[in-house]
Amino acid sequence: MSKLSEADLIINPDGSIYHLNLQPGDLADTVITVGDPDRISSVTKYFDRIELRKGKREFLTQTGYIGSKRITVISTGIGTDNIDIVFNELDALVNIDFETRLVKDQLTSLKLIRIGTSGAIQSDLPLGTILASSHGLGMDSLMHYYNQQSTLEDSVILRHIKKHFADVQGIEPYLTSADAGLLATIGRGMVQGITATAPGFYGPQGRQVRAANGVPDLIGMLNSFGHQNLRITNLEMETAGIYALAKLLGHQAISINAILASRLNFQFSTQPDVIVDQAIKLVLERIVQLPD
Ligand SMILES: O=P(O)(O)O[C@H]1O[C@H](CO)[C@@H](O)[C@H]1O
Ligand SMILES: O=c1cc[nH]c(=O)[nH]1
Repeated sequence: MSKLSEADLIINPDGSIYHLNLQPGDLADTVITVGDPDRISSVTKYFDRIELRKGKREFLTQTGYIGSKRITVISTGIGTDNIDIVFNELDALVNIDFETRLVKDQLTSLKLIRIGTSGAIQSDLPLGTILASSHGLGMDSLMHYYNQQSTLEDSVILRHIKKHFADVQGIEPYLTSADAGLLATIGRGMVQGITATAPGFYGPQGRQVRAANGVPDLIGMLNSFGHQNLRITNLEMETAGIYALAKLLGHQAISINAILASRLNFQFSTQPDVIVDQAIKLVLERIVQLPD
């Protein structure tokens, strides 16, 4: 591949990548992503040592250690448009030589672990459930701008979903599975299901405040899908982009969802911090057990 131009790969004068403001050595191979910048310290308060704090805009980063395990925690902000920025820049930090602007011969595969919040769309998933996304179903358009190569298994599931969504105009979904190794380790014993990633919080998740919904019964359409033992369990705003870009770039990804909303019961948690803290502790316990 030829040298990446200064307009394609933007490196700041201090040698850091454009939005994340990180230099290549700043990143650990295990990266936790959180939507909310304030959630970073909720994770790193469990670290033994923090070696680095950097950031720009909503993209804040801390890298540190639990025992000898080096972990980076980074905030993505909300939405798959931000995931596009974060994941391309994380990949560039490990897989592009910033001096030569060439892709490295030896590629690094990062372990990327989202700890996020989400709303359940199945009645048997109460508030406080910690759910691992077996697949990310993109209701947004991010992956229509990339050449995604789906596995045969994912293509079959997607075909069934598209058939189920046939009556709805304007949604062209994409689907990617979680990294199997991380699903079996970080997601071990957790409720698992297909996570639908919406391009918004209100109308795109079937909420109605004042603006009228254009897709009638979006939740009903999602939660009535079934194929073999698979069902769509929850709604949030990043997982599908994370899974698809991670796979495209050769990284391993898992999304863990703290269920704060029960859409069928019209409930929202009164103690979101407690639920998120449970998810954080569980994920950290399992990260330290992962082989390097
Ligand atoms: O809590 P985070 O990780 O931001 O995740 C969820 O919460 C935000 C919406 O409130 C969206 O980003 C959604 O994906
Ligand atoms: O219902 C919810 C809760 C958290 N985050 C979302 O995107 N949706």
